[in-house]
Amino acid sequence: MKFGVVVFPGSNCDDDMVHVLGTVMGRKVVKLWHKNEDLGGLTTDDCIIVPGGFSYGDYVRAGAVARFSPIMGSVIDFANRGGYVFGICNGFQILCEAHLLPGALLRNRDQKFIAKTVYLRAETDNAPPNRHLSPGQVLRIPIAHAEGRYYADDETIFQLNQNDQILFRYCDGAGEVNLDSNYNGSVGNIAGICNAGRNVFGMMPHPERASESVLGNEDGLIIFQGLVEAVSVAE
Ligand SMILES: NC(=O)CC[C@H](N)C(=O)O
Repeated sequence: MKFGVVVFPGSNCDDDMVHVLGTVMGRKVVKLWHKNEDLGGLTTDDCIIVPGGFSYGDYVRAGAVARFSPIMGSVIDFANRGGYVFGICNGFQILCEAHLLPGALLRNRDQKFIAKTVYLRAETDNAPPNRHLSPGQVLRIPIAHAEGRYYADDETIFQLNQNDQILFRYCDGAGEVNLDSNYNGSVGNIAGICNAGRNVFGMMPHPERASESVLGNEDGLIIFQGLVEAVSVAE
């Protein structure tokens, strides 16, 4: 089992992902350059990470250009064949632009870039990143984005709720989902979702920035442990 981390011009969390999966968790990791269609020998028993950053400088809209990079055709095909794909921050934006996940990430309600550690409430345990979490469990994870306001139309939000596709919501320290904890104005405080097939995941917060004791926060590691376990079981 191995992980592939996609690298676009402007990605800036690719090395953090390689560090967490490779050095902290001892997994095999390969980088996948966006200009290649080749997935570096990954099979659908493996997992592709689309990391955070500013692919193509966020020109047009975050993720709108990266979505057309040659590698994305292969990532879409990989996901359609059931492979696990996990997009974090800019990766989540790219997966929405590629229609692997429903909805879109709009500019934050206050039109400002927000960088802070926030609280997230796990909404389900029925998805690999949430496997080691109980619904209602609260994590502290950093956010750093200007275009993180999750939006989808009412019917899509209804379906996401109905099918248990909401992975995380922004909340306060007590796990209350309210307006004060809706930092970027996302519909329903949504911070992370999965697709209907439960093999494509996206979240705006950065668990890879909270996965080592030296950082003073290992809450993110719980998310990767669930993912690693799910991928190992798929072998
Ligand atoms: N941290 C990131 O991945 C950057 C997020 C993104 N491109 C934005 O500002 O919206």
